[in-house]
Amino acid sequence: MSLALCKSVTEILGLWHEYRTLIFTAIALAAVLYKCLGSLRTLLHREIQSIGAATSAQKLNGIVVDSKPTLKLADKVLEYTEVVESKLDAPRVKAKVEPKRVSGKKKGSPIGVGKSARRITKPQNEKDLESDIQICIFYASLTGSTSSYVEKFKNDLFSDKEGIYPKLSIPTPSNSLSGIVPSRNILPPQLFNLEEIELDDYFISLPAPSEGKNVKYIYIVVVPSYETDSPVAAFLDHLQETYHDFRIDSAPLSPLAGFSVFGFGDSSEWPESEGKFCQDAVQVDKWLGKLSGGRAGSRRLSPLGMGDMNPASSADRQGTATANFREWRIHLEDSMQEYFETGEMSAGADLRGAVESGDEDSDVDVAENETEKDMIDLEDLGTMINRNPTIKKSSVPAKVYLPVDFTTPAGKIALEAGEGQSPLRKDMVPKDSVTYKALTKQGYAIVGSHSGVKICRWTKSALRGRGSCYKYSFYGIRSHLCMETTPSLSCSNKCVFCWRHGTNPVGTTWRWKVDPPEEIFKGVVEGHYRKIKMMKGVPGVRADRFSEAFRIRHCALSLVGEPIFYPYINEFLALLHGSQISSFLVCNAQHPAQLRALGPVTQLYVSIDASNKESLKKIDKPLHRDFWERFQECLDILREKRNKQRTVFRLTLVKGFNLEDEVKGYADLVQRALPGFVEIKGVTYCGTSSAGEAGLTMGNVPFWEEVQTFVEALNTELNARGLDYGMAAEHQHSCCALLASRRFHINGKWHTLINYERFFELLKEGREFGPEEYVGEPTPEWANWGNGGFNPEDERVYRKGKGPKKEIETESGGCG
Ligand SMILES: Cc1cc2nc3c(=O)[nH]c(=O)nc-3n(C[C@H](O)[C@H](O)[C@H](O)COP(=O)(O)O)c2cc1C
Ligand code: SF4
Repeated sequence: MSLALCKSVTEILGLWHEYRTLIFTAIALAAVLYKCLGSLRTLLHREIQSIGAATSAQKLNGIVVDSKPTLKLADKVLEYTEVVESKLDAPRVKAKVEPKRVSGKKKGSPIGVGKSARRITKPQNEKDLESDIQICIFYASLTGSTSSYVEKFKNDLFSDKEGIYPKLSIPTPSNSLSGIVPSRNILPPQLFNLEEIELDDYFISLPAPSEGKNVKYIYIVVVPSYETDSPVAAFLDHLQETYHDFRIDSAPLSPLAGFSVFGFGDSSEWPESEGKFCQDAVQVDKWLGKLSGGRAGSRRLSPLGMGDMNPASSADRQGTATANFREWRIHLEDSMQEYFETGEMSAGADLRGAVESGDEDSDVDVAENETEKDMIDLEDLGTMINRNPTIKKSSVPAKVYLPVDFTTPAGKIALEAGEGQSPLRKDMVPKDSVTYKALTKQGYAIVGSHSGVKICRWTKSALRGRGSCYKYSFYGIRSHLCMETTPSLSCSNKCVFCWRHGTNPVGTTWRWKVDPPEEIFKGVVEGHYRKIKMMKGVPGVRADRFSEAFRIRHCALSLVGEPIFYPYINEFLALLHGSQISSFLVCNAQHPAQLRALGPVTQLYVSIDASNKESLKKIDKPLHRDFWERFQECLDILREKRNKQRTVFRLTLVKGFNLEDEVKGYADLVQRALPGFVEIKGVTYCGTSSAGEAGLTMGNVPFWEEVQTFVEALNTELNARGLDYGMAAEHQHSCCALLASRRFHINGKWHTLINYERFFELLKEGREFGPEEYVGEPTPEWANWGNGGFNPEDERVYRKGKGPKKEIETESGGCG
């Protein structure tokens, strides 16, 4: 038995040894065959998918869009045409696990898949483009108007005719279908009634997408305002509590791709001047800003929009609101498009959160913010130093003057190289120079080799509905429509109170390359708009003013430097006027030849920094040895021009330098030039080293009462001499007053405003004309002497916790 067993084992072993190679080969073959079958199956699957996709794909504006995918990628489908009142059913990161009230037809929709998801080809080398995008629209409505807007909005967003999806214009690389370029989905927008969702699920942290999906959210919140209790109040409480809850991350909404808020309200009964118009939307915008990053960089995609249901503002009640809504929507879609294309928020991201609310109420807080600091005007810096004695002078950059060339003769330098433009001429502000760095750090955009543009703090203030500069009160210039620029960054003075901090080049003659006026014009306009665009994420910026700001109406040629120094200033002015942009040109009374040759400007200023030679030398530190003669010649030229254009003296009062005992001296100068207007403002202390050297301290800044006394004294002196001037207007806010010739006192009222349209018409007529021909409406009563000069329509900002009595004073004067 055992022998037989041994025999059969030996036989089996023999068989194994004989066939083992065959067996191994068969096993290996089977394995290879199995693998091949698997690959073939995958291949076939892909082929079917691509056929399906190709048949359903539509090309809209260069974007490949899956309109009706034949192969569903998910078993759950979201109907985007209905108002979705469902919650996202995926597990959340931090949300309380509580049942939610759900109404409506819920079909379930894991984020990241949906039958209507649109596919957008992904631009290469961009970050943050791996994720899909989900737009969530939150709203509340008591009487139904908000809900009707948002429902239409949601459907429009996705529609081919009006929506943002078809508008996307990302270049479609030819290889997008081959799978080489990955794609992302823009998911159908979802609409949520704030009353019907669990707020924790969306506003303590973001909904978690379904497994394996990466989703970026855009939150759009549209709410009415109710002075009484309303669902929005509960929502606001929630946002506020979340922010203050120490257990929750202080910026739980920072993973948002972005947010934007629109409010409906009625300004007839809840006026803006009382801070009531759209008050709830303002608060929602503020808290979302904080929760999404605050100072570190909130995710605001576009400025807060406000729709006015005021029946008086339009024939039909909703006319204005609809226009407001459309305007806001355009900016929002613009920003979303930018985000979709680049995966990033626009250049404005740097500024986002610069002045997060709460902080927004205090300019001092603004100054504390590093990001905003670079954007603050030098004028502001003066004010901040003025207001805050703890800011040391040493924080101000040291002066960096370029060498002065006294030998090169002045003259009109040809633009074409070889035609007088010496190849040896250098850039006035070379890109690698200290001057360039200093100016760009201060917020200037340097255009070409010698021009600059920046937006002033008043433009920013007006964008936020907080008042324009004194030029609005005196001349009707709305600050958010105003561009501040200069075609010459160089100047021939080194004034002690100059807020340029000595960073601009100085010289007595033009010795640099000359850029053509067309290039400068194009460059400064583009630079201005770029800077306006950067304001879109700043809290409080109003959508309507933001839109308007993209049509410059006024140009203040009064930034750093001396504009009439530029050899082609007249050509540059013609370009401004040709684009219906008014010109306010300020010169320093040191270039009589250029002043004489100057063509028409809307308003021509001469800076009068002192009333006598000694004072002028001490204050302006002019480079010209014959500065006093030049100054006086300029006054004579101004007198000649007074019947051809509006001429203005700009007096800057410096206590201890040019204020006391100089009334008679100033009256002499007025008598000599007979300007149409005399603007008088208190100096702003800017703390430069040159100011320090001249012994200028904050004690030299006059109080408003001192400015008032001076204005009255000068007015009395002028009238005593038989000169027909009067006290026309004031802007206490910037410590500025206006004396005007009685040529502008018509029918018992001051008419200091300008009819800009008429000015352009007169220019077109091509004949000589006088300033009386483009006089505007009467000066508003609130701006008249003694009435303060604050536009009642603007929001008044008070220092935090100090109440209405301690109004924040901003820098005096603004430009010029
Ligand atoms: C009792 C009441 C209080 C209101 N309070 C404000 C308010 O404080 N600020 C504002 O701008 N509008 C206010 N409004 C106007 C509403 O916000 C406006 O009519 C809005 O369009 C209503 O939106 P809804 O129809 O979606 O509820 C108020 C309206 C009512 C009836
Ligand atoms: S301060 Fe000057 S630049 Fe600024 S808005 Fe007023 S006029 Fe324009």
